[in-house]
Amino acid sequence: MATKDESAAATSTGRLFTREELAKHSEYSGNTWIIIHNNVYDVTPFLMEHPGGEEVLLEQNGRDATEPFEDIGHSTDARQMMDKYKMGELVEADRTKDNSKERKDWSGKNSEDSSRCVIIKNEYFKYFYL
Ligand code: HEM
Repeated sequence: MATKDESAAATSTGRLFTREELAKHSEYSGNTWIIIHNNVYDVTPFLMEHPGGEEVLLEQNGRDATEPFEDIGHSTDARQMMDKYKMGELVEADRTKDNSKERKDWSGKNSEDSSRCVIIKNEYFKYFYL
């Protein structure tokens, strides 16, 4: 049966969610759903395993965690692990312009850009641990 509810639509990469739906879900559910780069993850089974601790993930429940996730400078291994917890994506209207590809390019093809990334990362860690 056809539905007008876009959030109920299924895609090849999972279900579609609205930001509002995630925010509401975090109020009543025992699960931890977060948004990273317009993708929606259920990190509930990962809370205890997360090397950064469960608290940081719980704080982001129902929210867009793209910025804190990128600020930490997660490794390629961490990014591969994420696929396991992906439930779907945000509906088109709720998506932000995603620059993950630029941020993820650590290939060193452009050495000037690569060094700038390292400097930014180091500065972040300085602030983060102060
Ligand atoms: C599905 C999502 C996530 C996965 C799979 C993941 C995975 C990981 C992994 C594997 C590490 C070890 C270091 C590395 O390999 O980069 C790590 C560290 C960390 N993560 Fe995450 N993470 C996720 C989301 C987040 C989010 C949303 C935040 C912040 C709000 C966060 C904060 C941290 C912190 C603070 C550390 C410790 C960094 C350090 O001590 O150097 N993570 N994470």
